[in-house]
Amino acid sequence: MARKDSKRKPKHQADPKPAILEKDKSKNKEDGGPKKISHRTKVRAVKRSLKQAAAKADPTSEAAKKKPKKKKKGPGQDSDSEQDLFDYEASGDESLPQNEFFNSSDEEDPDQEDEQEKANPGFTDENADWLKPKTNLIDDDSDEDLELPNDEFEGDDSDEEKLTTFEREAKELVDEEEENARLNQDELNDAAKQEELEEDELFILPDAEQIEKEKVEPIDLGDVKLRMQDIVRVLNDFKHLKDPSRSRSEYMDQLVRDIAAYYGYSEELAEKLLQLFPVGEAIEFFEANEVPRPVTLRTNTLRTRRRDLAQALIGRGINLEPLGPWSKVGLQVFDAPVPVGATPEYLAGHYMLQAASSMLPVMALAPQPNEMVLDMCSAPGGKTTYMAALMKNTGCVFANDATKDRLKSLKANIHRLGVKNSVICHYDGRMFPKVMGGFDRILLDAPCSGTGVISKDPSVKLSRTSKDFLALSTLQKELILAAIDSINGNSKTGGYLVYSTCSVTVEENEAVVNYALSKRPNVKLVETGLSFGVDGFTSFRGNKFHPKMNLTKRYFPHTHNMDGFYVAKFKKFTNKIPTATEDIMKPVKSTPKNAPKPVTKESTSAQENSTDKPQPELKRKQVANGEPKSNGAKNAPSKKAKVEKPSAPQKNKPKAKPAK
Ligand SMILES: C[S@@+](CC[C@H](N)C(=O)[O-])C[C@H]1O[C@@H](n2cnc3c(N)ncnc32)[C@H](O)[C@@H]1O
Repeated sequence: MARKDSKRKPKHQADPKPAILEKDKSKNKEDGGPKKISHRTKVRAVKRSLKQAAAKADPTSEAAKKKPKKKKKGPGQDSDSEQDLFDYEASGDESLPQNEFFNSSDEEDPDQEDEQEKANPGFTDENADWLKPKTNLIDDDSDEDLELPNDEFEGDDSDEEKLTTFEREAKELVDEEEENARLNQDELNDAAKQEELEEDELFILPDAEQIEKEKVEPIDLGDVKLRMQDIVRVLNDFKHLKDPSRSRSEYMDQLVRDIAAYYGYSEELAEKLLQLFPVGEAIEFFEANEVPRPVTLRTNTLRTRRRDLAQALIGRGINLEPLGPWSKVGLQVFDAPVPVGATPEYLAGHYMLQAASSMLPVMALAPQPNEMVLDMCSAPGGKTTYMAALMKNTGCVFANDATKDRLKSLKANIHRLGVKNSVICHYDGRMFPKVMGGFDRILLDAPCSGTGVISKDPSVKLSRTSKDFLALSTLQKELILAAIDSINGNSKTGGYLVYSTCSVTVEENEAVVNYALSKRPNVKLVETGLSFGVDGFTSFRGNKFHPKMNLTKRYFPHTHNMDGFYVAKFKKFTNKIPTATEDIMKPVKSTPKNAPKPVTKESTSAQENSTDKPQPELKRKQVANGEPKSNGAKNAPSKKAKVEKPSAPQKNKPKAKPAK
């Protein structure tokens, strides 16, 4: 600031001017001769132009934001000339009449300063600062530069031309610099893209030798994960990213091997599960199977209300919330300082620890009070007790299970939760139409491979073989036909069957439902009534299923943050099996030799399943009419039904090990 003070006097100061300045000023006016533009003036002009150009190029820049200093008119300052100059500079308004620039003020004239400088070239303490040569004029963007002395704008036309030339040159310079910067940026972008492309191109599938080597040598799982990501990326944009010498199936095969290695699955199961999803989603599914699902519980409305239960559990320090808008009874537990399976409320039967997805089949079945319902595979009773609660302990729930050991936990739960409308049975479900029929609703929560609950039971990853899947699918098909045949198609309130599994494979779900539809034309698929879920497959890997298969619903850990589940709801609309099926049966009748034995006659061999030909039936017709075989009393079990008594060892034991 010292320099400023010493260099220029503020214009508003009306100090008497030194005589020399007065004199020189008059001289200038009188002379009116051409004035040379000094070097300093030129440099300043260039600098201003650069600033203007920069401001135009980038309106957000500091230069653009900078407002010209408005100088207060001092006493005795009678001209607007300098103010006009600022306005002009700031706006760049070239239409401003040039002559206004040259209106002389009676105040100090910078030219006089120049003259003074010439007259007093001595270097004193007062002028030391400003006499020092400026070394970095262009870069110096102090505000001071806006306070231009008039002499910079005085001059004749040629000066103006020169100034214009400078400005033009300066603008060109700025434009050039901007263009260079743009080009540099473009080059950088191109280089980055190229690098990316090269990286993409760099991914090479292992060859046969490498694959063999990896079978015997330990592999770095981090590398396997990266390779999975690479393969998924390539498969998602196969056209552009593939190695032209490798086929899609080679990439898929490697992905299967990597998933199996990384997540610990058999290759067979890894492949089966991978086929269910687009590759990227499949990885999400496998990842979700590594994470436990939220702890959830179902309020037992036979004993309490959800609000009261929540309050009681919160009082024990348990952090919980309602499960979701789709459930009136579910609660999700976030953390608990006490074991949730051992609270006084639990022991008093106020709730059942139950997976969220496990509530869905019961909601789909929607059993009504006073109905007669069957839970064909019921142990340990999570769904049975929910059914009883929905029925308000009225009507009758037949809780059946073929596995004797599991009946204990079923019985315990029934007692703990205060269920009073149940009958525990121990039959092979496939026998049911012979045991009793006429149910208003049946839940077939079938034994399955458990591929939806891998996070709970990781042993599934390695234990399930293709034989298991075949055997389970066969059993499920037998059970579903038995269930259909045990329903009263004339039920006033129902006539429904819900088929569910905690598996995600197609052969245990859509294939079973499709089989049932093909074998029992007296049922049809109906809406589950569930507010969410992914539609079942209407076709899968070249197999076409019933077009209504989309009414069935799938649930996935990675999509719904619940166990993998499948729910299908049927309505049996008549007990009479339509003619089409009877027609199909005709040839069988004419060749009784081929007639299969009861129970197993509905079972299908692997070959039968694969061709999906309608199965013949004989005696089935007699028991498949769905009418109760008992005296018609709705809530009474048939004579054959054993109440809470395990039956003798099963003659027709399920071929496959039950999943749970
Ligand atoms: C998925 S679990 C049922 C779970 C039960 N619904 C629940 O919510 O607690 C399948 C059950 O089917 C039983 N099971 C297996 N084969 C059977 C058969 N042929 N007939 C009846 N039950 C069978 C198993 O013992 C097992 O308890």
